[in-house]
Amino acid sequence: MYQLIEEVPYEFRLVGEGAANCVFEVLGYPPDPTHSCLQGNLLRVAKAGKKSYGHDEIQAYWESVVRPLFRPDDLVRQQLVKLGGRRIVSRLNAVLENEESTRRVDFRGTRVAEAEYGMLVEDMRQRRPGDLTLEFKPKWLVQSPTAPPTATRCRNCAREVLKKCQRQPPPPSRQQQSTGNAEASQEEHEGETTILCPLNFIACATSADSLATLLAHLLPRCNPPRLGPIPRSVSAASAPASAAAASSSSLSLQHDRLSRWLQTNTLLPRLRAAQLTCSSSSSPSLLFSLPSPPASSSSCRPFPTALSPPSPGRETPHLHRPPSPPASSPSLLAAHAPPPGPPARPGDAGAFAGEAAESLALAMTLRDCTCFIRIPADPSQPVEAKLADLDRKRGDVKLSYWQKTERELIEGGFYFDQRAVEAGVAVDCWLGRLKTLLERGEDGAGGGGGGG
Ligand SMILES: O=P(O)(O)O[C@@H]1[C@@H](OP(=O)(O)O)[C@H](OP(=O)(O)O)[C@H](O)[C@H](OP(=O)(O)O)[C@H]1OP(=O)(O)O
Ligand SMILES: Nc1ncnc2c1ncn2[C@@H]1O[C@H](COP(=O)(O)OP(=O)(O)OP(=O)(O)O)[C@@H](O)[C@H]1O
Repeated sequence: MYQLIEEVPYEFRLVGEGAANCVFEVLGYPPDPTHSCLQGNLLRVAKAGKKSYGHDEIQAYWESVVRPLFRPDDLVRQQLVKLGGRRIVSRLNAVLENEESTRRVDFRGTRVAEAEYGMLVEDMRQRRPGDLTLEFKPKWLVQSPTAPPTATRCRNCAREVLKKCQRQPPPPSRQQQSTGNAEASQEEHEGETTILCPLNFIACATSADSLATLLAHLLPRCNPPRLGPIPRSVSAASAPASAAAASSSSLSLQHDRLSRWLQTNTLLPRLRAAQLTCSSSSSPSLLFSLPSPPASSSSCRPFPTALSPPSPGRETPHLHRPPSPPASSPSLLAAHAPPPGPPARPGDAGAFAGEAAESLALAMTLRDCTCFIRIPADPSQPVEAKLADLDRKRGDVKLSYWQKTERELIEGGFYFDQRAVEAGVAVDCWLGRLKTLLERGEDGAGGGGGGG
């Protein structure tokens, strides 16, 4: 295992950061084989004061639980690195201090933890000038198994509207390179209020409308930036739109390749399948078997009953009593199966342990990863698309946050249209349309229902 050495004059540059980690480029090391593993990799280190697992545990989990769910080329390569002492961490923190003014406002002041290990992660930025790169969080590619059966919004669209309700005043702008999830970043970069429904990543396999929606959201966020107008349709995406003929046609070809990738990739359907597996296990039962926090913890007013949709789903499902799934949805039926053992109780020493807890923790991991796409300027080179940030989550720490969020979504009516209308947010959720595509077996994602 490589160890960073205090005496080496590394030059660290901040590449990006999230809530839990900072990512640095490492330069300035001697060009000898001792340091060869730094080439093509970035240094990812944990932030101080977080209740996350250490990188050694995260790596062990990734190797034993996450990696078997995917093909080797689906995942950003990662390996442990020894940080080699306080001085290295101090140098990293000096970089953060220097960058303070460019950091996301809510990240300012956070520092790298004094930890034994960090990680070397495969660098997914441009390899060469002209490479098209993109990152987004796919988030929930299936409906929440505990959403009301008659929901008209997917988990992510519901959550985004809730977040907008909670943001008073509007959130600070993000650091340019730390893009977060597609819908939040798109809004913050462009001042728009449209939410990108992640179900588009599945629907676009067969729906030209869905593909056009995705491209309109993703292309403005590519590096280098797109040339010409946002394509309105799939065919328009392949037409060069700029006078800068050479670079424009190259970029146009890259846009075509991105479209093709979005339509044909197996990576996101595989992620969705893994999410479905977790959803259909007993994790939802665990999510709802523990008592609710007090109602006052909700930051949004309750959804008025008069606006609730007619049908069995009208009654707001109680968190201790999961709603009945629709008869047409076998995987949702499975999702609501009783837990294998006695329900956990708060305060139980083993309240967050066992199969259901593991399944819920994996569900959390699979819903908070990042997808990187790199489309080389050289058309003979392959498109690379990989998932990163598949970190083990502290399910015990996060359970109450997840419960609270789901409760707010359900009890606040966020799984239905009206809340978005009230919040003035444009939501083009694909929940209903994807269900139709899945029922027709046109999605290419293996059907199986439960995906909304
Ligand atoms: O709850 P969510 O859906 O907002 O997701 C959180 C993320 O927000 P975002 O993707 O921007 O919406 C959030 O990302 P940001 O802070 O927005 O960069 C974290 O990834 C957080 O996980 P953790 O606390 O670092 O373990 C994420 O929390 P978990 O959902 O994984 O608990
Ligand atoms: N392998 C990579 N290649 C290129 N850039 C990367 C890579 N890994 C991370 N980054 C950049 O660093 C940022 C933060 O990284 P990362 O997602 O690991 O942080 P995090 O704290 O785990 O995120 P989150 O808040 O989602 O938990 C990313 O958004 C991205 O811009």
